[in-house]
Amino acid sequence: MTDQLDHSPIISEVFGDAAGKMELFHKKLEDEGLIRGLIGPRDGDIIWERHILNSAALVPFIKEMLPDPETDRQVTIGDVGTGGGFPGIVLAACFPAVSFDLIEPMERRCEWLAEMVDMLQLTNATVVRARTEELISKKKEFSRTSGGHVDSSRANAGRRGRKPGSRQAQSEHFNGYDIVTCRAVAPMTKLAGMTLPLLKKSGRLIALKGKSAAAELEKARKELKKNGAVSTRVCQAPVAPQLEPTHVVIVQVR
Ligand SMILES: C[S@@+](CC[C@H](N)C(=O)[O-])C[C@H]1O[C@@H](n2cnc3c(N)ncnc32)[C@H](O)[C@@H]1O
Repeated sequence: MTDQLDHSPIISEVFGDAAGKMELFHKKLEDEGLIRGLIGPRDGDIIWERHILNSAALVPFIKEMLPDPETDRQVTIGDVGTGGGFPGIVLAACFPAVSFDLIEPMERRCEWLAEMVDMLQLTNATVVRARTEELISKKKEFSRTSGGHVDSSRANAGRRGRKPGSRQAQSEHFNGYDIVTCRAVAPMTKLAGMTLPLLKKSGRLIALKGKSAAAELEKARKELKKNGAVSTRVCQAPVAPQLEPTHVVIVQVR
C-alpha cells in the first residue's frame, strides 16, 4: 500500500534529523501495524498524516516548555497510553536529549514499543508496563514517605549523570514528570484524574484532542480543579502545510 505522503518533502521539513527514524517507524507500521492491532483498517495509506505527523504536532508546544531542548536531560516526560507509539515514540525521536517514559498497560503493545525503541535506538525512552493509577499510587507513596517534602537529592538520585531512558517511573523515588503527554486515551473528565496527579509541581499536561477540545475542557471543570489545575488553554496545532490542523489542550497544575 502506498501512503499519500511517502517521499513527500514534508517529512524532512517536519522531522529534520529524526526523518530517517520516522521513515523506519512508518515502514514497520505499514508492514505490521494492522495485523498487530495498532492502527485501524482504513489507516494503511494515511499513517503519516493520521498518526506520525499528528503526533509531531506536539513538538512546538514541548519545545516552548523546555529550557534547552538540545541538552536538557533533567526534563522528564511521561506519555500515558502510548499504544502503537503515539505520540511517545515520535516525540522521543524528536527530542533525543529528553527522557521519556512510554506508559502502556497492554503486554502486546509494550512488546511492540520495546521493539520500536530498540529498532530506532531511542536510548532516551523507556517502556513502562503499567496503568497510570499504579504510578499515581507510587508517587503518593514516595511523597508520603518523604514527609511531603521532596528532597531533591533523593528524588534525583540516579538521575544526575544517568543515561536518558533509565526507568524513572520504576524507581522507588518516583516523584512525577515535568510534562505528561497523551492522545486518544480518555475524555477530559476522566483524563484529568489519570494524568494531572502524575505531574510535579507546576508541571503541564499536553493532550492531543480533536475539535472537541474546548467542549471537553468545559465539561471537565470540576475534575480539573479537583486535580490541581490552575490554568487551561486550547490551541490549534498545525500538522503540516496543506493538512488539517489538530487541537492541543494544555493544563498546568499548581
Ligand atoms: C485508543 S488507545 C490510543 C493509543 C495511542 N495513544 C494512540 O493515540 O494511538 C488508548 C491506549 O491507552 C491505554 N490505556 C487505557 N487505560 C490506561 C490507563 N489507565 N493507564 C495507562 N494507559 C491506559 C490502552 O491500553 C491503549 O493502548
